[in-house]
Amino acid sequence: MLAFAGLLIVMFLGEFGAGVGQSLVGQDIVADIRRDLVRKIILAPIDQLEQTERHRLIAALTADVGRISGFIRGLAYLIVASCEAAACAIYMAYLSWPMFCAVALVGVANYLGIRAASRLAYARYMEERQSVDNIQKSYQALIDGAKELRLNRRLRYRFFYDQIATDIERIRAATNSSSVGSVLSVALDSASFFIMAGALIGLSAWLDKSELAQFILILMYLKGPVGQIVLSLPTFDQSLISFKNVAELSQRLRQSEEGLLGSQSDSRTLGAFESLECRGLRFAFPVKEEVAPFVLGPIDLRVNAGETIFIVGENGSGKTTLIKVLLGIYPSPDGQIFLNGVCIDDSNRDHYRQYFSAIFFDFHLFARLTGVEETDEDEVRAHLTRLDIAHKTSFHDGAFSTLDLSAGQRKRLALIVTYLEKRPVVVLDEWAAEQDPTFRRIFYREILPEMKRKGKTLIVVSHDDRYFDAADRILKIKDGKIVEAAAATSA
Ligand SMILES: Nc1ncnc2c1ncn2[C@@H]1O[C@H](COP(=O)(O)OP(=O)(O)OP(=O)(O)O)[C@@H](O)[C@H]1O
Repeated sequence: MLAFAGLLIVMFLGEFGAGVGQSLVGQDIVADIRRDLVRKIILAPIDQLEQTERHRLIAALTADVGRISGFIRGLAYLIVASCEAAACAIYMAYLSWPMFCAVALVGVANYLGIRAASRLAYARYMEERQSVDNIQKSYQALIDGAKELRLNRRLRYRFFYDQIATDIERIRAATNSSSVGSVLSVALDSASFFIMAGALIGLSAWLDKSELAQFILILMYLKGPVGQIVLSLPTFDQSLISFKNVAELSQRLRQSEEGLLGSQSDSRTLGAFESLECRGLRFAFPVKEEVAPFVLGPIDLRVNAGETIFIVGENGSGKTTLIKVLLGIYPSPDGQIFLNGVCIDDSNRDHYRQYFSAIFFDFHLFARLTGVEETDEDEVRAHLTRLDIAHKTSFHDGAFSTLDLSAGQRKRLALIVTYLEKRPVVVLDEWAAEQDPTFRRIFYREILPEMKRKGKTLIVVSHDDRYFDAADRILKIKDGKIVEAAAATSA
């Protein structure tokens, strides 16, 4: 009785310990996978990130990590079940070698049947996973395109019935057919136990009755752990696909810029900004579907501290690409960039970036000003008033009260962020495009000159030809090359 009670306690504690342990270790592993993937995305070169479809990244971060987490949650029980099954097998072999051989024969046949059924299911899991990528893309369109869908009846109808409903149907069909494979495995497994028990009972005339009774008892006990192993096969296969997917994505984003998460200091280690120069700068987008890629450059350019430079040119001429290359966002262009005469390479590129504040055309506004070292709330309020948005949003505890503003007002908020970043070079990509005529005039006639007076170097992408005289120099871009560099008065 004492031994039984002792074993009971060991069993209880063992199971409890395994559960708690697997939860702690498992969640550590999942957190590591999440952190690693996010880290890779932060460190990945922007051009590579732009080539990786957004919906694939989101699906990996959500669906794949979720599946891996589900598998890890069941891993301890799977290991316990495997140990139980192995122990039972050893005990059966010890009890009766001939009976063990008979059971093992059926077990091997059962295993081969289950393997074949799992293989069937595996192909369907792959299809299902691909459909998850597709539906993620449709979900994005569903949310981002809500206005267009409301407006256009045909678009709405087709989007729902032809696109989203098709994606949903694909997932349903793939899941259904994969579950046929896993249900077949479970059924084969159950049947095999009864075949084993039946075969042993059939042979009972030649077997020792007490050994046979014990054997069948163990066999019935074994059904539990083996059933658990078979039931976890689909989760195992699905998480294997997810693991491969995450690994493939990690491989794609492998050329990471190491050291980007090493420090939060934005101190400018190359001295006070004096000049920026590029020689023979050239950047080409990767070839896609046999369409010739856009090539920027070669660009030779010098920007001196305190200058206001306008970059102008037709749509698609390469203005945004030029500023992304100049700012070191596309990290490995051909040619050279110098800041204060120091050549920029992999070792100092992130120090170099700390000289710039930029508002891109497709900028993202973070609600909290965590990118700014110190914020003076009074200063922010003064800027809000100056840019005529103090009645729309306020600033408390390092965050704006709301970002639900018009496009032009959001750009004014982004401008405030660049004021607060206090960096020497400010780059504005079509900032005034959403501003009303009054504010556009204020921007070119008051804000830019004010920034210049404060010593900022300004690089401004603009289509507003009536204000080109606000620049010291105008660079005209055509087909990725500077075709004209004129003083503003002659533009
Ligand atoms: N991520 C990308 N991958 C491949 N090609 C790209 C990518 N981004 C831009 N391009 C191509 O580069 C060219 C220049 O684009 P860019 O955005 O620099 O033009 P732009 O002069 O800023 O145009 P706009 O005035 O319309 O803003 C375009 O022809 C575009 O097709």
